Amino acid sequence: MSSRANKPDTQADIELRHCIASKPPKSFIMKAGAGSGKTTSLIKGLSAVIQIHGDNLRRTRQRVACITYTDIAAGEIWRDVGSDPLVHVSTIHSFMWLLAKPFQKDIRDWVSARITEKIRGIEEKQASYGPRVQQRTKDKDARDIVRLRRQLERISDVKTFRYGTGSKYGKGILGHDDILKLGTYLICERPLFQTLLARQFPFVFVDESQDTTAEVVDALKLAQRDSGAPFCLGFFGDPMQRIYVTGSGLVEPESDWVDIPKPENYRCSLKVLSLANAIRRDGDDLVQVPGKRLNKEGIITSTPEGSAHLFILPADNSRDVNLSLVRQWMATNTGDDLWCPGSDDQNRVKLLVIVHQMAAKRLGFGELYSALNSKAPSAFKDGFLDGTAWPLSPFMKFLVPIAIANHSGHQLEVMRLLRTYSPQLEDAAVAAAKISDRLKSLGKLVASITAGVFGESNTTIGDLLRLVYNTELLLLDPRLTSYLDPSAVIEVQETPVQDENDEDEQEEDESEKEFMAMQAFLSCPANQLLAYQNYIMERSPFWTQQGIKGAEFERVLVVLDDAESTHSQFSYEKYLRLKEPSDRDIENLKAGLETTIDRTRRLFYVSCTRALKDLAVILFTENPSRAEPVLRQLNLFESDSIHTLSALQE
Ligand SMILES: Nc1ncnc2c1ncn2[C@@H]1O[C@H](COP(=O)(O)OP(=O)(O)OP(=O)(O)O)[C@@H](O)[C@H]1O
Repeated sequence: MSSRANKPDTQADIELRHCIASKPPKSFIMKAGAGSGKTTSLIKGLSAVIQIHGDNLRRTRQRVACITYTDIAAGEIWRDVGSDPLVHVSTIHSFMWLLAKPFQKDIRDWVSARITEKIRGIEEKQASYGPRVQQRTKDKDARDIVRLRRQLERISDVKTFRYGTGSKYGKGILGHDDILKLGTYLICERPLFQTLLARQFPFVFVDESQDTTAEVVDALKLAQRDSGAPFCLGFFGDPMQRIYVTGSGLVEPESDWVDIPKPENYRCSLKVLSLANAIRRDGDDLVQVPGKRLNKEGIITSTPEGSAHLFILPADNSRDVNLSLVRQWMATNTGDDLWCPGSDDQNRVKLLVIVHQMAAKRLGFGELYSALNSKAPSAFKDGFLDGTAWPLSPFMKFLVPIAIANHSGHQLEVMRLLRTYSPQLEDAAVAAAKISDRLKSLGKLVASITAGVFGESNTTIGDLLRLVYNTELLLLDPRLTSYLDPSAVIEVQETPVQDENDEDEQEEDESEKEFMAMQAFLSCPANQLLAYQNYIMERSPFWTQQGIKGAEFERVLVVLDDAESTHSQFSYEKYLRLKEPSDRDIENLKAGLETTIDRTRRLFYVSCTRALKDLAVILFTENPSRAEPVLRQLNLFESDSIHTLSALQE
């Protein structure tokens, strides 16, 4: 078993084991801060289930389910429990599909109802078109209705429904969103389904519960209460680390559940932990204490002192120079030369930043940024920060990775991606064609994609998508295909690049915004995707959530820069009280809803708590001398750890 499972037991681990060993087992929540070892406890919990109930589970052909946020996390946890077949680790989508798959008749009924609901939605929209709705939006809606009606007619011909990357109802394929809707519907509306869930999986543990949707949390709670079979449900999460708007945040325990606290922090140095506690002070006031650390010989070692510095610097075109100066300063003052830039820079300092217009231009994806930010619907802006916006997702998961693999000659990885995502390599498709011809044509396709992504041809994003669509290399999201339909005339226009404050902006027709954004997106040079993906994987604070579990780094540099930012979700200046809250923030605050400030605090918390030892935060702001006293008053950073430009020039 892994090193995580072998960590010394904490009080929380002991309580968790009690819950699992109780007769019947007790459901629980474990709410704990960053670096508290939630994932470690989860793995220990899974091991405890195997140890205590393994024989019984094997006999009754039952398993324990562990739901994670990403496939990457699922893989890591699965390895951590020694790849034990009693444990089923997967994302919520795969889990829901595993349960729903045998209910083909219910799925068919649900899909028909879903298409009808979509048609009705568009019809209602058509009935209330205002004078500002443009003809092209009307045309697109009309086309969508025709397509949906056609799909509705074909439903009766579908033999079996399956789970794919994007929904294609007429072919019996359901995408991510539909799987979640279907799964929660079946749990809530079909009592038999609840019983089946509890009988197959008498233990279900949910990791990162703060980012699990409220609908899923409620459905699982309902099954736990009403299934009539013993069912132990456990949620592991931290509301302060919720970064997705759809996340449930804090999961409230039911009255007979156990609330397991876990106050330790095993990750951060003392100074970083003190900042983390200060950030939470005006959030939910959870306080962490340094956990007892043992060295290899099992002897208690002290938590490193570390450092947490704030640099308040001008938001001007000397940003890059000043960023280097901060790194030099950190190297000198922490005695750690790895703070200095070097050829292996990615391994030295973890730089976390929400990119803005100017930075995107410098990094080589300025047009892509404009397309999905300036005047774009807010779903695009938010999904741009972590690569999950629906226009981007085929590129993030398949097209860019396959181009990179092909470009670097990793043919095994090319094949793995094709097998995972392409309907062209599914059994039925392969049986219908001569395999050597199929592989040859796939090879050509992959070469064209690679040339496009690497800027070796004058390809646009639209060209790539149309290639994929016409050759059925990948199943695309229907929202995307409706822009690739040959009858959809996309005229290329200049996209306005000026910034705007979404919150204060007049309500504009969302479809029109989407249309404009898609138009600009499809005409972007395809090679900008490579630069963008690089940013997402290396510098985006969101990737720490999407990527490896418990991402942690020795040296972390967090850059706060609201300049030219087009998303209304986050504002460091508002969070740090350098800018007044908007009317919308005040309204939300009064209504007890979350504000930009709450969201920004959480993002700041997640970013800072990645640091194992030393942390530098740079705030680029218009007027550093006005900002300095405000920041000192906030008592987030220690007074002698707050610096201005003069410190760098000494
Ligand atoms: N009981 C323990 N004793 C010593 N070290 C531990 C213990 N539990 C966890 N750790 C270490 O603490 C660090 C954080 O653990 P883990 O990733 O499980 O925390 P987490 O709460 O899931 O983190 P986050 O929510 O911030 O991503 C890891 O380096 C892990 O090895």
